[in-house]
Amino acid sequence: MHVLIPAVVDTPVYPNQRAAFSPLMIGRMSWGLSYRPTKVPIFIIGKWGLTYDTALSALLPNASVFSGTLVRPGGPVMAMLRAAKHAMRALGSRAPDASPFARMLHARKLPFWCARFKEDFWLVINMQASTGSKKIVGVFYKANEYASMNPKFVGCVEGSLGIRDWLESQGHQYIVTDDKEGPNCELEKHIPDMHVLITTPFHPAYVTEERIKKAKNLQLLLTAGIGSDHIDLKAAAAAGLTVAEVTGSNTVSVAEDELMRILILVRNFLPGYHQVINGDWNVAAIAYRAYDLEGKTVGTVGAGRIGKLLLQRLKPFNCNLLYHDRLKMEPDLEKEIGAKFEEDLDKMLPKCDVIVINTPLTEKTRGLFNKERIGKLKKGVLIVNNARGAIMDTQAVADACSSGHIAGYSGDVWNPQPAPKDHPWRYMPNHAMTPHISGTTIDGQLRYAAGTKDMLDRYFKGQDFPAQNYIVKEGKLASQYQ
Ligand SMILES: NC(=O)C1=CN([C@@H]2O[C@H](COP(=O)(O)OP(=O)(O)OC[C@H]3O[C@@H](n4cnc5c(N)ncnc54)[C@H](O)[C@@H]3O)[C@@H](O)[C@H]2O)C=CC1
Repeated sequence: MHVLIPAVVDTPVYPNQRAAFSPLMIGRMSWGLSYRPTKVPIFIIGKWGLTYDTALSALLPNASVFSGTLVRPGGPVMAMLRAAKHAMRALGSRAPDASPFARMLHARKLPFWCARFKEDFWLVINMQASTGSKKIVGVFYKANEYASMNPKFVGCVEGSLGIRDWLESQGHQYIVTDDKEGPNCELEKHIPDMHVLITTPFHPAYVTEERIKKAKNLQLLLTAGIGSDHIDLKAAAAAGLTVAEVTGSNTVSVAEDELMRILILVRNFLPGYHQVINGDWNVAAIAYRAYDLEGKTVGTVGAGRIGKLLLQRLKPFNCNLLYHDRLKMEPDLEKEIGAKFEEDLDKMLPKCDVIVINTPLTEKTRGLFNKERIGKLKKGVLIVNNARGAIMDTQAVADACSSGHIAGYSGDVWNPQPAPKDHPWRYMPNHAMTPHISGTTIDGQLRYAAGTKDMLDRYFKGQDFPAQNYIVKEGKLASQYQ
């Protein structure tokens, strides 16, 4: 006697689904039979992931676990029954006549079914309305030997935002890679049939119009972090895609990092550090252009979430704080922060000893700091840019650093990313550049992983996302991208 327990796993919305399909539950059901089967083949439709399969095998030592994506998602009921029949035949058992069940299942009358069928066939199905199994692709940076060094390190390929088990337990397919460029890359293989693409600005999957055209099943583009300029937003809007990011997830991470970069530049810290590791000792070489931050004029271009927090963090340093934005802050907030609004960017910039960039990359901000604008800045200005590399004219920045017009440039954003070996910013003097790291602290990762999971959950349930997360919704771009 064989007992077959097929489980449909692409019905993600039922709250106690996890319990319903837990190994324990399945174990109880087979144990609860009037006879104790010597061999319990368990047939799982959909990919439940290795952990789950292993758990099942351990619980039912005599079981043969058939799993993997044996049926294409989308038609769970009939596909399951077909696959079940096939498995029964393969086991030498009589294939049950599934049609009465199929009719009942299609009628979708019961929220949950667990029934014995023709003595030797157990059917377990969650009858909640299903959104169907989705193919979700994640593009993240690879952590290699660092992956196992911190269990909270979820932002990498290996960590996969910590959502693999959750997604697979609901029958979704989750492909994760760092291989994102060129016609033969791993990402390209999945573009034609993926439903959701998750990527981070740290290792962005560039979503061009051409890729969007190829992505026939694509519905949702999620940025695990902030900044969705790696996506052709107009093409996404035209294709009816939703683009959303985890707004606010790494505001603190970036504002703190900017404060650090301001201090590193103002104090001329890096040459001193290099002296030490090179065995040198030359106080003068640092001191001739090291300053206090106190009393300096610091201006932020963009005072949204990050810009405002930076201004708040800067307040105790007793600087002269300026900000330029599309929008003026509420008077109370402005007063509390102690920053002055500058409507005209070109009037603010020449006043600044330190300029920090905090706008998104949009059509209006691309190349904003070109040769001409940089030429009008104070000689010896310091610039911090954690916003986006393409807001700067790359060569104009490199030239101004070489001439000393810009006395220091620091940031973590480049164009493109990863930055090629010959990117001029690697070689210009007076820079304090890093790879794109500021928003991907462990704390930031945990926040953007949780925010991504929340949006996926809402997507599966057909619910709206938090309004501030939308970059493209129903064919419309968020206002600052228009
Ligand atoms: N390096 C990193 O790890 C990270 C970088 N970022 C970058 O920082 C940017 C800002 O992030 P948030 O402050 O969270 O965004 P936000 O949306 O809260 O703030 C952006 C501000 O820029 C202003 N703005 C937009 N276009 C403008 C224009 N043309 N002229 C003047 N002001 C304009 C907006 O009015 C808004 O106040 C992101 O878009 C992203 O590019 C964000 C997070 C992490």
